[in-house]
Amino acid sequence: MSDETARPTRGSKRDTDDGDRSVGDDTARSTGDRPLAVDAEGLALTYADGTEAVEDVTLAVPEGQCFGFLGANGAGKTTTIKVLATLLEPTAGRVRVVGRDVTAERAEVRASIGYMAQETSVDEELTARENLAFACDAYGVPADGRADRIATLLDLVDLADVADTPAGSFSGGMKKRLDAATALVHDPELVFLDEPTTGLDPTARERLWTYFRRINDRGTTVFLTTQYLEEADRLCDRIAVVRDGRIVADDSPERLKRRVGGETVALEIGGGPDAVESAAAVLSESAALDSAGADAPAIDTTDDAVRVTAREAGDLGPDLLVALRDAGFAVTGFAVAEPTLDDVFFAIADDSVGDPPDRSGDDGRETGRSDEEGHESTVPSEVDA
Ligand SMILES: Nc1ncnc2c1ncn2[C@@H]1O[C@H](COP(=O)(O)OP(=O)(O)OP(=O)(O)O)[C@@H](O)[C@H]1O
Repeated sequence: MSDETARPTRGSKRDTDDGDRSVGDDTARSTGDRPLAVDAEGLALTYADGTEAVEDVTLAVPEGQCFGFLGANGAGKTTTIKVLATLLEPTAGRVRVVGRDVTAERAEVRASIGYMAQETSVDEELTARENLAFACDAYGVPADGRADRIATLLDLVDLADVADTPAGSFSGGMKKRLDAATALVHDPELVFLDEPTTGLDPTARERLWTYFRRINDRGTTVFLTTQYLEEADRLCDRIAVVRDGRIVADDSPERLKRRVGGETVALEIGGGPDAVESAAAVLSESAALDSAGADAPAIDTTDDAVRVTAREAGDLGPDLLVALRDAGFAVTGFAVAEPTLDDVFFAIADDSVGDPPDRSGDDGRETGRSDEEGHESTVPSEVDA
C-alpha cells in the first residue's frame, strides 16, 4: 500500500494482546478519543409493502473498528447496511455515517464509504484492471494517480498477476476480492461488506479474511455482515446480533462468549463407558465442585470422557483430576474448551442471552433508545446508487 493511502491503525483486533478490549470503551458515544464512523439511533425501515424489516437499531461504531453485524436470514442485516450506505432512506431514526446525516448529506456520505454488496458487481467481460478503472470513473477518482491506485489495490487483493485477464475466468473467491477492491478505489474511511464470503470455500474465505484484515489494519473502518460466526470471531473487534430488526446483543466476541456461560473441562477416562459413568458419579459428589459456589457446574458424559461445564471450569480442572485419581480412575486426557460464538448465537436464538444491551450501565455506554423523539416516518424507496 502506498504511503499516501496508508492510514494509521486505530485499534483493530490484532492490536490487542488479549483480544478483549473493554467494550464499554469502544461503544461509548462519549469516548471522545475516536469519532464514530457509524452513529445510529432508533434506525427503522419499513418497506413499501409494510414489512418492518428493521424496527429499532442503535449502533455506535468508532472509527477504525472492525465491526460484525450478525443475524439469521431475514433478520434485517442487509436492510440496515443499505440504510447506512444511503441506498435506502430510514423510515425513522437518526442515522449518521462518517459524521454526516445519511439523508440530508447523502453525497458526502457516499464519497467517504465503500460498499460491497452480497452479489458481486464485477463486470465479467472486463479485466480486473478495467473493472477497477470503471469503479474509479464511478467514484470520480481523479485521473492523476489513478493507475498507481489501481496497481496498489490489485496488489492488496493479490490480483496483480491476473490484472489484465477478463474477470469472467476468475474463481468465485477472486471475483469477491476484485469486488472488495472496487469498493476501495476512492480510499473510503469506512467500507461496508455485506456477507462478503457467502458461498465461498474455506480456503477462499480464509484469503478474503486476510484482505479484510489488511484493509482494517490500514485504518479503514470495516462494517461486516455475516452469517459465519467464525468469520465474525476471527475478524471483528465487536459484534452486534440483530434479530427481527432489533439488536439483541452488542459486545466483544470474548464477552459475548462469556455471557453464555462457562468453559467446559473434558476429562478422558480409560476403561470404557461404565468407568466414565462411575467417574461422573464421583465428580458429582466431589468437594471440588462445591467450590464452584452459586454457579452450579453441569456434568455430562461422552463415551470416553466426563465433561464439566462451569463459569471458571478451567480453574477446577486440577482438583477434578486429583479427585478422580484418588478414586482410582485412569484419567488419560484433559482439555478445557471455551464457548464458541455458535453457542452465543444459539443461546440468543433461545432468548437466553437475548436482552438488548443496557447502555445506561456502569460501563459508560449510553442508553439504547426507542424512537421517542417523534422522528418523521416515511415509506422509503430504494435510492439510486
Ligand atoms: N425490497 C423488500 N421489500 C419488502 N420486504 C423486504 C425487501 N427486502 C427485504 N425484505 C424483508 O425484510 C426482512 C429483512 O430482510 P434483510 O434482507 O434485511 O435481512 P438479512 O438479515 O440481510 O437476511 P439475509 O441474510 O437473508 O440477506 C425480511 O423479512 C425480508 O424478507
